[in-house]
Amino acid sequence: MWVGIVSLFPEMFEALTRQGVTGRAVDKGHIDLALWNPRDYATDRHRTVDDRPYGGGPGMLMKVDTLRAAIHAAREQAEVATGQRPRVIYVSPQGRRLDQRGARELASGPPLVVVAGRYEGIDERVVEADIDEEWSIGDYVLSGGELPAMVLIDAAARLVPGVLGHQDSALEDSFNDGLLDCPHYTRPEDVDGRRVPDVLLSGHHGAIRRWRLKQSLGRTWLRRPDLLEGRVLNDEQRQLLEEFIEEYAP
Ligand SMILES: CN(C)c1cccc(CNc2ccc(C(N)=O)cn2)c1
Repeated sequence: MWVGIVSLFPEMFEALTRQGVTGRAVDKGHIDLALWNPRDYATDRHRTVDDRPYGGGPGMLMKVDTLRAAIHAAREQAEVATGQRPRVIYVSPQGRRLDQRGARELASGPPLVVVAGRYEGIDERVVEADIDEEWSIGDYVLSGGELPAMVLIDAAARLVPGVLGHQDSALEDSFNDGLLDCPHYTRPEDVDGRRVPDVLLSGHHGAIRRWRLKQSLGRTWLRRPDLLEGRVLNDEQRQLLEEFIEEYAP
């Protein structure tokens, strides 16, 4: 997956390029991350990258010419590197809400250029002329688009084949089949008197699979019933959920 990033704080993205799953994926070439800084396109002595809003009001906007130069450079490189026209994404509170389905769409599509806004955002004409899609990671305002950009890139990158150790873990991830995750346990068997559920020590893989599915269904029913709306459960799932409800609320 090829991702270009337009940001005034490129060093923040070392959290992706030098750490963990995404860091390894970059090293192995499963993901290409390239950074473009609008400040590199400033021609004035002070290397200005912000500008005052027409109509007054608090705060600044990103300066149009330096931002556009960086977006165009990133888009150009995406086409050179992949032969495909990239999807230019702007992360903002006004965007489409990111969820696992959206992450799958981003992971399986064309190369991405992600624009991280600072200040109060960007000129609407840049959105119209250069941005293909606006995305949001949630209904809250952050001091910049870098963290949302990293969230979006991480969510998509881990779905790229080969990025996760055992591919099935991405497929089994909660939200992958639209359910919340089941509880997990590791050594020791006893933590302050709290024990590991016997079924997980039994070695009966069928029983373990059913227990995990039951827990996922039950947790989803308890914590996020909205995720079950409009979802058709198969016979096994319906029976397991009924058992869970019976045990939970007899
Ligand atoms: C209107 N405004 C303040 C603004 C406009 C654009 C970008 C930014 C940068 N901050 C961001 C970005 C995204 C998100 C998100 N929820 O995805 C939260 N904060 C702020």
